[in-house]
Amino acid sequence: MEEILGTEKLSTRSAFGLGTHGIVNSGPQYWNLGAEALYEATVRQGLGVVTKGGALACETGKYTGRSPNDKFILEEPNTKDSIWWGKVNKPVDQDRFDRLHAMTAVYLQNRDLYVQDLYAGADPAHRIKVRVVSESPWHALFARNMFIRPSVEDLADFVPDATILHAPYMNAVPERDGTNSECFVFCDLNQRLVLIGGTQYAGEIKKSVFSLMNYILPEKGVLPMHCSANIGANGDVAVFFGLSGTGKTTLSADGSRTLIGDDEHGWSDNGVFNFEGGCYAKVINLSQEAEPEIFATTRRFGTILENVVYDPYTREVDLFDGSLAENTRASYPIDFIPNVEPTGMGGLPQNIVMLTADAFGVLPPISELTPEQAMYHFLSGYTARVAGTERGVTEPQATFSTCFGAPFMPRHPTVYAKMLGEKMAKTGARCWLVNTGWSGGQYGVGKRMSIQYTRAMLRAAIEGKLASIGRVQDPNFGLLIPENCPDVPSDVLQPKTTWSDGSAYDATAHNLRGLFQSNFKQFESEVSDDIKQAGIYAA
Ligand SMILES: Nc1ncnc2c1ncn2[C@@H]1O[C@H](COP(=O)(O)OP(=O)(O)O)[C@@H](O)[C@H]1O
Ligand SMILES: C=C(OP(=O)(O)O)C(=O)O
Ligand SMILES: [Mn+2]
Repeated sequence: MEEILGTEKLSTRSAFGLGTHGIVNSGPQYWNLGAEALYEATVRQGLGVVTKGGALACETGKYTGRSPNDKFILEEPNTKDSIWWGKVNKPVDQDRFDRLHAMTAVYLQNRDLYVQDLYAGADPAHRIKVRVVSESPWHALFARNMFIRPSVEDLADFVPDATILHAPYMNAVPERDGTNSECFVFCDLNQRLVLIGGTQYAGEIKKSVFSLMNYILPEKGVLPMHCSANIGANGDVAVFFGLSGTGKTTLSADGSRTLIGDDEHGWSDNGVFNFEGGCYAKVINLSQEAEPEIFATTRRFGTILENVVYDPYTREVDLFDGSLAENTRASYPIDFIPNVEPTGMGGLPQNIVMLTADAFGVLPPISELTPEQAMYHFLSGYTARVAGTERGVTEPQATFSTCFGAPFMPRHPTVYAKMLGEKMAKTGARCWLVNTGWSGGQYGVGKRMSIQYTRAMLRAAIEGKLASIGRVQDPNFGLLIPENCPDVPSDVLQPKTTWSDGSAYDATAHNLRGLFQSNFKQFESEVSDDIKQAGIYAA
C-alpha cells in the first residue's frame, strides 16, 4: 500500500486506518491535505479550474442540489422507535445497508483517496470527530472548509466518531443495490456511518453530518437547529431559523454583528454553538453592494465555487449566469468573513428569528410572535417556492418543512419543538417572524423584499427598538405587526397596503391561511389548544 502524505506539518495520519471502515486493498491515501495540495489534485484530474482572484470552480453535473428522495436511514433496533418514519425519513434494512457499504468499499479500493479528519461542533463538550473519505480532492476541500479543523497535535490520536464514505462517481444500480436511483445517501445513525454516492453536489456531505447531530444531541439536552447565528456589540445572540433560500446565510453576515455560523447550531444550557467551521452561501445574482462580505469570498484562494460560470480566458466569474444551476454556491472557511467569533460559541439567544420567503406576498415583513405562535410556526416550517424557472409560470408553491428543516430531522418534530419551547420560556427570548419573500403582490406581480429593509427591520427588532412601538394584528394570522420601524417606510410594514388590489390580497391571504390549517392537522393531537389556534385568527 502506497501512502502519500501531505505537507510536512499537516501530514499527520491517525493509526486508526481505513481498514476499519471496510476499505481494504486501498490505493494512494492523501491524509488531511491543505487547500494548496487539494487545488493541485483537482486541477490535475480535470475536476476544477482556478478562477480570477483564486477561487476553485467545480461543476457537479446532473445533481446541482440535494436529492432527498435518495436518502435512507438504517432501521435497526435502536432507531426503530426513535425515528419519525414517513415520506422524509425512509427506512433501509440492515441487509441492504451492509451490501451497499460493501459495494462502496470495493468501489473505493485501489483509488486515490482523500481523507479529512475534522470536528463537527464548536463546543468541545458536544463535538463529534468526523472522518470524510472521498475519491474526489475538491470534495475533501469542501469538507475541510465546512467543518472544524483540529490542531495537528489532536490529529495524532484521532479516532473518528462518525465516518462518511463519499463516492460521487460511483453509480448505484437500483435493482441490484436497493437504492432509489444511481444516487444514494444511506445513514446509519447509531454506528454513525454515512454512504454517499452517485451525486457530486457537495452539500450532501455537510447536511448528512447535520442529520447525525440532530439525532445525537436531543438526548444530551441540546437542541439542534437549522439556523444561522450572530452576536451584537453588547454580546446579545440572535438565531435565524429558515429553510433553504430564506436568508440565513445572507442576513447573518452583517457588518454590524459578529458571525457565529450560517446554517447549523446547537442550543445547550451554556449557549449557542456552531456545528461547522465554514459557510456555504448561495451566490446566484449576488450583489456586491448588498452582500459585500460574501461577495469578497468569491474572488479568493480557498473558496470553492460550485456550478458558477466563468470566462475560460480571463477566468472572471459571472455570478449572474445560472446556466449550470440556480443553486450556485460558494464554500469557504468561516474566517473569510471579516467579523467572526473565533470560538464558534455565543451566549443564550435573546432573539429568535424565523425566516420565511413567502412568494404569495401575504405575510408581513416583520411581526412578533407569542410563545404559542412561535411553536405553531416552528412546527409548520413554512416557506414558498416560485414554481420553477419556466417562463409564464407564476403560481407560488407553499412548502411546509417542519422545524424549518424536515429533511435533516430524524426524530419526531415535537421532540425539537418541546425543547425549543422550554428553552425559550427559560430565557425569555423574543421571537420574530420575518418574511424575506415578496411584497406588493405575489411572485410575478410584486417584488422580492429589499435586503436593506430586511436588515433594518432585524436590527430594530434585535436592538429592542420595536419594544415600545404599537402593534396592528394581522386579520388572517393574528401576527403582531409593528406600526412603524426605524429606517423602513411604514407602508412596507403592512402587506395589504403594498398591494394595488386589496381584494386580491384578501383572497390570497385567505388561501394561504387554509394551507397552514390543513398542514397543521398532523400536529393537532400533539399540541395544546393554545398552540393549535395560535397560527390562525379570525378578526
Ligand atoms: N430581503 C432579503 N433577505 C434575505 N435574502 C434575500 C432578500 N432578498 C433577496 N435575497 C436573496 O435570497 C437568497 C437567500 O439565500 P441564503 O441566505 O443563502 O439562504 P439560506 O442560507 O437560508 O439557504 C440570497 O441569494 C439573497 O441574495
Ligand atoms: C446547503 C443547503 O442548505 P441551505 O440552503 O439552507 O444553506 C442545502 O439545502 O443543500
Ligand atoms: Mn445557507
